[in-house]
Amino acid sequence: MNMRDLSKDDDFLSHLLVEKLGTGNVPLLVHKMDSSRRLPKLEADHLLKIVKRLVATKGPVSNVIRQAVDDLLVLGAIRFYLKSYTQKQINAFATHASRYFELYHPSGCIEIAHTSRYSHHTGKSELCILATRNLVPGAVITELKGSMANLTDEEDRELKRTDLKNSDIRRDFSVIHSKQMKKNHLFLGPARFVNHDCNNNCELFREGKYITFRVLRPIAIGEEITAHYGDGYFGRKNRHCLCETCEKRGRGGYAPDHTDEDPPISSDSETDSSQDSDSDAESNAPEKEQKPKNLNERRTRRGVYAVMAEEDSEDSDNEADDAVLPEVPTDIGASGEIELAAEVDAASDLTSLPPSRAQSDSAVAGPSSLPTPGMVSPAPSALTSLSPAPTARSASVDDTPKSRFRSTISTRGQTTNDSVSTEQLMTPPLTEVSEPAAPAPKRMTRSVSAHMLATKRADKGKQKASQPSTPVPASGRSRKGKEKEVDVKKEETEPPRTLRARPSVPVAVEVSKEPPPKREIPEGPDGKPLPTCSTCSNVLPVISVDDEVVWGMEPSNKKNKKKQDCPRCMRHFAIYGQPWPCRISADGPYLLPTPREEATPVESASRRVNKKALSVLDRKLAAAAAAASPKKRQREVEERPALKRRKTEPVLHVETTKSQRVKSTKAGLHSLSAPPAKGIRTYGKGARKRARSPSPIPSSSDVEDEEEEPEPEPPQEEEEEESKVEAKVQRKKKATTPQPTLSRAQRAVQREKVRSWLQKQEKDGEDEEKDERSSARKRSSADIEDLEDHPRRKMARAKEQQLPLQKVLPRPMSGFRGGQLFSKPNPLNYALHAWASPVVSTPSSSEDELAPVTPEDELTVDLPSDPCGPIFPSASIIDAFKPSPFSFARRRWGSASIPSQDESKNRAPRHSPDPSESDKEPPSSSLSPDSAGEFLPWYPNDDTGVASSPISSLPEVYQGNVWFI
Ligand SMILES: C[S@@+](CC[C@H](N)C(=O)[O-])C[C@H]1O[C@@H](n2cnc3c(N)ncnc32)[C@H](O)[C@@H]1O
Repeated sequence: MNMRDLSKDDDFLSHLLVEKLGTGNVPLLVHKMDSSRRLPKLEADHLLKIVKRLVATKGPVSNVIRQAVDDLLVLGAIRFYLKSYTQKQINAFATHASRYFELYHPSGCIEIAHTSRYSHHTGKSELCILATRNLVPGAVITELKGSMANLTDEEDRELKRTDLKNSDIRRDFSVIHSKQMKKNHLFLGPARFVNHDCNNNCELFREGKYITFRVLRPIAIGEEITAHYGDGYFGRKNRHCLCETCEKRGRGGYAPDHTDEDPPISSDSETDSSQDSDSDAESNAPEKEQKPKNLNERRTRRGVYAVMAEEDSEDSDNEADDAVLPEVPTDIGASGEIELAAEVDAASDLTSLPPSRAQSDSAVAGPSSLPTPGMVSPAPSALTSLSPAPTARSASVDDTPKSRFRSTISTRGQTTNDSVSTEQLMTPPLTEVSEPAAPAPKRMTRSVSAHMLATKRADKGKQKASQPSTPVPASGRSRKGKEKEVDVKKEETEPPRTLRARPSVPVAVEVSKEPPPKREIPEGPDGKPLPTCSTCSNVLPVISVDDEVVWGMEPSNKKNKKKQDCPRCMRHFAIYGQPWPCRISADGPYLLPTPREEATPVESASRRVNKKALSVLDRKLAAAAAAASPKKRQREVEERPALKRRKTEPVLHVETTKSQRVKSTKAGLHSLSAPPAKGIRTYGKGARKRARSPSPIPSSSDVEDEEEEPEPEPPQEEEEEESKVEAKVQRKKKATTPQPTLSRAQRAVQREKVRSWLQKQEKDGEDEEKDERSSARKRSSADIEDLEDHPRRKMARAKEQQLPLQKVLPRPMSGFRGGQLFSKPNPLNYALHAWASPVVSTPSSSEDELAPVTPEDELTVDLPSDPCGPIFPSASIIDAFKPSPFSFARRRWGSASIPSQDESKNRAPRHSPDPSESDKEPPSSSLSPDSAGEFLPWYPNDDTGVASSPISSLPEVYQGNVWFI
């Protein structure tokens, strides 16, 4: 994959799958590679639905993620984006999208959140990765992945330049250096949100084809995941580093003599060139000159993010060139190049083991074993014995003073609900001794970052309030202290552990039901309590963009003391429907929304809607219509139990085919059980006979009954009918009891009866189907009349009359309404809804309506000629211009195929919201067919991520169906 594509894709995907998800009006701003790039206009609701579906779907993670990617790919904006892409590029895009989706899977253990740690330096909140479970050393955070792209020398130089005001490329990125290739690679995706800490708790790690992260020491829920970028990333000896460790130690950006501006960046860069092997004078010179502050630019990067081991770089070369899988297989040293040699050698012991084996007996398995509250974090000794020297440097040697440290910076990860994490770390079920959670220390009352930001604003005359601009932690945190406690506990109580294999995904966390111990309310500098999040109890953060506070500084309204959640908890709840950090419901594995309501077009297309199903729907409609008569309703109330039975049982009839019935007959009459029910008018003659019967085949006695009963039954004898039905139910019950063995002659007689019964049934069924079709049609038109007074429908009708003159698109829907179609099974209703307020494609449409040109705009659709296909097989592109409800419904259920390229070319794009884009990317190349003119599925071709997509499960984007516009 090339750098341009990766940065473009990452800007696009991070906008959709990070910024737009569940944040409401609180921005979760991702720093873009190119902030001037146009971002897709897409309703956040669509994305949230996809993610919620991902959360709710059971099954192998890879399938769930693939489904989510497929769902994403059918969205119009995405298709527009991909229209000029080759298949290879689409694959890379889909793979990159899967990285982001993985973050949201309920089995995951991390999330993206805000951090204000660097706000005073960069003027805005940044992002970080937080643990949502307790993590143990050796665990591999498999869902924290990145995609890599080769950097050409020129691109590399460009990336280092800081004088490019409106350049395509900015300096915020992660770069991994390959020692062997002497080249840097751009590293984007969720992994790039991992911040640096001089005492990092994770390291970059190679697992198979991935670069991901391995936990170096116990990480508590809410704690930030950090890596080590190298010793010269933030200036010489990381003098500008703003990590928590530096804060604790009074180093880096927190050194007493530290100045933000001095020494000049160039001097750092010179010395730092040892870190960034490809640093050169070209990159340093412009840095010197850099004066105008560009907030889209990081002012902290000096080197590369990590250095790739030599032995792996060859692989990386190959794969980095491979657009399908941009990841570079490598063991990455967690620190800079200088330390790398030792680090890689030493690490080899560790990395040669699969992650699950990297655990000693005393260490619980990787992410899988994380985090159940019952687990005790392994002792550092275990970690030390596994970790190589340099890793151990960062992992286990905490040379900070033993006293509890309280961060003055309110990185959210550092402001975890300590009580929860402590509790979970400290209360293994297997232990005998259960120490109470350490009381939370009183928090800091003022944040340095808040102070600095506030000062900045004051300078600009914008300072609004004395409230700290950055929230302070709800409780202090001492990782060291915590570790110590855990270790002691482990020594005392930990039972012998058995080694277990590490499943690919972490197990679910049981959330402690005990309420966390009461904590002290943090106070501001003025001694007043600070506002805290009602879910996680952390101090509400202050989120700033471009030196402006955009959230968290609302004047505290004493009267209106309603509970307030922090943005993280709000976002979490929006996605999972659970309070942070739970991702799954306490009642069951996942929250399952009504599948029908949540169904996407992909799913609906795969659902079989055939003649039979529609006739069932028609029958249900008939039933509903009949039930609407007052007399019926009265009866319904009186005879509720009977109706209840009727409601469920007839379905069996639908499922049974003639051949099945015959088979059953052959299987032996002794298995014949209940008679076909009669007398249920609402289901029609044939249906009535079968409705009560779990088996369509009547028992011998039923057949006799059948003959005795007059056929058809007069409608006025309804009451009689009902009592007959009751009697039949009784008989059915009897029939299910074993029948006495019959003689051969008796069986022959019965067979004959059954045969004639079947024939009769068939005939009845056909008649009935005809009748019902015509009556359903009548009903449907009656329905329309009934709805006439509905304003929306009125409008729809009015518009429909003009339709031949204009091209009309279906009304954008916030989700698939197939569920309604199923539960209120009237295709007309559905179609009416969809066409209710059609978007007329005139130039006066709003920007959102000016939908991007989606591939199907250039499509003509082949008409399937298979007469045995779906009931509405002949979907035609003309439907799009003649939007009759039936056409739409037909189109909805039909399948469309890919147009020939010639046809595509002949069609002019409908809209072009971005003229430059359309200039550059002619629509004719949309969807990048392969040489054979077919469309290939995207193949992430990785083993832990998303499996290859079979051609049958192609997302609709490849098939040209149009459900979201
Ligand atoms: C790879 S990105 C990490 C994610 C980043 N926070 C974001 O929001 O995109 C690296 C950038 O994060 C910030 N950063 C991470 N760790 C830092 C540290 N220890 N000190 C100062 N800035 C840091 C710097 O702005 C740096 O350029």
